[in-house]
Amino acid sequence: MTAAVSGKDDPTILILNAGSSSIKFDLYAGEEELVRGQIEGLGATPRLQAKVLRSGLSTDRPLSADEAHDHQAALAIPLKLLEETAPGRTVQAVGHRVVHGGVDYAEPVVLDDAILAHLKRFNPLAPLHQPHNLAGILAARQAFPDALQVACFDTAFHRRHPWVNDTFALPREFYDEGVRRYGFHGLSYEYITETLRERMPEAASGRLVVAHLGNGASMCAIREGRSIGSTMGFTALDGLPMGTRCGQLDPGVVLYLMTEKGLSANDISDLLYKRSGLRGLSGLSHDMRELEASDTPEARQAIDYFVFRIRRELGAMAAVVGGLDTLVFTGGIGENSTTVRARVCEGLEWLGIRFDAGRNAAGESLISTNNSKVQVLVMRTNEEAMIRRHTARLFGQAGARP
Ligand SMILES: Nc1ncnc2c1ncn2[C@@H]1O[C@H](COP(=O)(O)OP(=O)(O)O)[C@@H](O)[C@H]1O
Ligand SMILES: CC(=O)OP(=O)(O)O
Ligand SMILES: [Mg+2]
Repeated sequence: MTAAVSGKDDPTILILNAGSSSIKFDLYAGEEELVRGQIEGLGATPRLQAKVLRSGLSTDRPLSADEAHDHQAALAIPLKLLEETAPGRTVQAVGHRVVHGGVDYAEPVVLDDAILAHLKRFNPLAPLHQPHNLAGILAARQAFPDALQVACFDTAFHRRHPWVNDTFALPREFYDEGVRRYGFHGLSYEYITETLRERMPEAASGRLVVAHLGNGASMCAIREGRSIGSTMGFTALDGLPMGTRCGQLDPGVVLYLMTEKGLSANDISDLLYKRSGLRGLSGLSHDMRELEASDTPEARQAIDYFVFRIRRELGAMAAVVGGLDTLVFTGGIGENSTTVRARVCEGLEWLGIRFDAGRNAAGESLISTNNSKVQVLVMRTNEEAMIRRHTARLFGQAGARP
């Protein structure tokens, strides 16, 4: 791609967000979004959706197994699509979501070889994400060798949370070597917090719990815009059950699997990351849409467990933040499933929640009653917009590139 159109103030920025079941991508000129797209259903039935915003042209089609048999193959699709839809545009910076930043990264960074090598060490701690995030960086470097490459971390938003939420009760040397409760989905929580600060400042400064319910799912207790508690831990396995991940588990189960069942570390990793959660409980699917459409008792029980754990963690997060003023639902399930939202919120008057079933069913953004003590909101998260803001800032600091 050649012929730069934009300068330092409105750089052309590509965003890549590789999630566990999706790759989301976005092309921006300054704050203007030019192309937005995603490949969802990776590992099951992949589908490409993309839109060129100025012309309104859009694509929505299933992808063949050949085109998107894994994240690596699928990465070529947005890069090719951008060549076709935005010819002549020089990508000046690429912002990447990187799920694990360990102890060292509390802020986004401009990538170099040493940082990349460091980040690779976290692959075993986020096997469904980190290798794909790093593959995206390598692919983008090859496609846009002159562009600034920026990593934005899911863990960064939580790095200043209190020590009690940062530690496990293990001998101290483990904490010192980085065995800590990191927390994830930080870009989503940061976006929600910033959006509230702009639109509803009282909610942003009050006692806030955000439930990010997607293929990966977690909850975060936020006070004064700062994470003070999270359901996820050392890895993105802990806390709520997810599409294919188990969520909170007694570590005794892992010992049992090793000693009594003879499972290897790889077998256990495969079981806990890929065959558990909604998929494992339902025996049907990791996808909430399919479970809601099914009438098997197993599908129903999978949803029962998902809802039960969210309600349990809501109580815990409200205790961490010292009560509750605002609850936000976000992520693919939080934004779209009226059933899950209703089942989480019903019967929570003791917590100050008066749920408005009509508003919820109508897809409104406020789903509590006007006299509810706790405001319950549905908000669309936008990790890509957050990555763009960070990347544009670092690009500005680094100076405009050709
Ligand atoms: N209309 C809907 N009703 C219920 N669940 C939905 C709906 N749309 C999307 N979802 C669920 O959202 C989840 C994917 O969330 P998303 O945040 O996009 O995933 P990722 O974590 O890969 O970024 C899937 O379980 C999907 O079934
Ligand atoms: C951290 C995590 O679980 O991310 P995702 O929801 O995108 O899978
Ligand atoms: Mg996600």
